[in-house]
Amino acid sequence: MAGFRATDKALFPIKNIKTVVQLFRNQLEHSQEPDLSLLSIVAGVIENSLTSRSNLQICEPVEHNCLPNLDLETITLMYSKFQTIIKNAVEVNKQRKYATRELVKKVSDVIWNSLTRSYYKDRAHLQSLYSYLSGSKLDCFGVAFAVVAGCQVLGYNDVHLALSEDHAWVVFGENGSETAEVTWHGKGNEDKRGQEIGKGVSSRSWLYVNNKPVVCTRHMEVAALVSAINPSLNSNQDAYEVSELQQELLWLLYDLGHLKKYPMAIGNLGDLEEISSREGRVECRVLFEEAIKSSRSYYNNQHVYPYTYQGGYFYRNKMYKEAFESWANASDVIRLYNYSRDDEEIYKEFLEIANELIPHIMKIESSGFSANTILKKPECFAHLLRFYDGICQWEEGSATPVLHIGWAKPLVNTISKFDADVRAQVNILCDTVQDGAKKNAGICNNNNNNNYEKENGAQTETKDEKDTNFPTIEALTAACSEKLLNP
Ligand SMILES: FC(F)c1nnc(N2CCN(c3ncnc4sc(CC(F)(F)F)cc34)CC2)s1
Repeated sequence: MAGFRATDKALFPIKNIKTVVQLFRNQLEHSQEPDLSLLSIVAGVIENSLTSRSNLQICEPVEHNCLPNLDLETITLMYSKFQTIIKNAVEVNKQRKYATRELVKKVSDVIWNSLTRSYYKDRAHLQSLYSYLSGSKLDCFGVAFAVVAGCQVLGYNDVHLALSEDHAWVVFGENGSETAEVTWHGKGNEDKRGQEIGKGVSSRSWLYVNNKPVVCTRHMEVAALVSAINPSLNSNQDAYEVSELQQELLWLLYDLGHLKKYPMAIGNLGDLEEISSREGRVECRVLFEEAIKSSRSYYNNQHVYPYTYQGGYFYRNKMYKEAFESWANASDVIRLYNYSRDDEEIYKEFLEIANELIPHIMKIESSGFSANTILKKPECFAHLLRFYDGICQWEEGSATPVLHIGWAKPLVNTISKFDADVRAQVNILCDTVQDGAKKNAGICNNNNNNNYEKENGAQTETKDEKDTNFPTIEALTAACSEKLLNP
C-alpha cells in the first residue's frame, strides 16, 4: 500500500524546496508505491499559493527561497478528505484482484459529479488534487489523474494512467489489457467516459497516437503530476520557486530512471534547463535528443512533440537549418496519421510553424547579408519540402481537410526565396509505393531515414507514384516559378 508514513510526516512543516524533493524521494524510493494523492496535494498547495494573486507572501530572507508554510495538519486534512470521498462513494469487493470497467467508471463518476457545474476548463492550476479538494475544479488531465489516484486509494494497483500528446485515459485489468475513457477531450465533444479506447476511425488520429500512448507505472504517474506543475503567474511570468521545484523534481525522476519512457517529461525538463541550466547536468540540447530517442525506441516514432520541442529550441537559438530538419521530422510523423477534428492541438502547432515561424526565418534570412544564409543551402530547401509534403500527406485520406488558402501564400513565399540553382540541387528519390494505409506521394521517404541526395539533376519522380489528389512537388515548384516569373 501507498501511504503517508512517519518518515514523511517527520519532514513537516516543510519550509524549502530541498525538503519537498526529500519527500518525493522518500515516496519514490520506498519499496511500496508512491502515494499519488499525497504528492499531488503537496505539489498543488505549493503551486497554488505561489501563483495566486492573493500570495502576498513575504519571503523569509533566511530561507532564500520561500515556500508557503506546509504544515502537517493542512496536508493531512486534505489527504484524509480525498480518502473519505473515495471510500464512502465506492464499495470495494475485496475478493477482486483487478479493477473492473464498472469500478473504473464509478470512480470517474464520483470525481466527475463532484466538480463545479461550470468553470473555465482551460485555466491554469486545475490539474492537482489540491485544486479538486479546495475548489472542486479539475482540467481534463486532472480528472484522469484523480481517477487513478482514487483507484490507488481503493487498492487497485492495476489501474494506470495512459497518456497521448493531448489526451489521457486509463488502462486496467490483467497486464493492463483493458482501456477506458475517464475524462473529456476538447470543447463541445460529448465525453466517452467508460468506453474503451477507439478501435475505429479515431484510432488513426494523432489524438490516440496510433495506439502508442505512454502507459505509466506508479512512478511515471508521479512524473506526470510533476510535469503538469504549472509555474505560470500570468501569461508572461513564472513563479521562480515553482519552476525551480519542478526542475529539481524532474531531475530526481530522471536520475531514478522514471523519465526513460516519457518523451514529453524529458522535453519539459529540456525547456526548464534552457531557461536556467543546472551545474553538472547534460545540456538541454541533449535532453531534446533523448526525448526523440525515447519516442523512437518505445513508441515507434509516432509522437510529434519530441521534434517540435527540439525545433523550438533550435528556432529560439537561431539554428534555422537544424530547426527545419526537426520540423521536417515532425512532419514525417504526422504524415502517417489521418487528420480528425480531435487533432486541433497539433494542427495549431503545424500551422504556427508553417505560417509564423518559417516565414519569420525567411524574412530574417532574406533581408540580412549573411553569406552563410540558409537560402543557399539545398538541404534547407529539402527539409522544407519534406515538411510541407508531410502535411499534404496528412491530409490525404482524411475526412477533414488540413490545408486551405491561408497555407498557400506563406508556402509559396517561402519556396520562392530559394533560387532555381539551389532548388535544382535537391534530388528527390521516391521509393516504391509503401503498402499500408498511406501511399507515398510527392516527396517520398521511408520512415524518417530520408534518401535525399543533394546532387545535380532534375527531380526524378515516376508517373505511377504521382498522386494527383493534392499538390505534388512539381505543382509546388511550378507555383513558385510562376511566382518568380510574375513577382
Ligand atoms: F513541442 C513543444 F513545443 C511543446 N511544448 N510543450 C508541450 N507540451 C507541454 C507538456 N505536455 C505534457 N507534458 C507531460 N505529460 C503530458 S500528458 C498530456 C496530455 C494530457 F494532458 F494528459 F491530456 C500532455 C503532457 C503537453 C505538451 S509540447
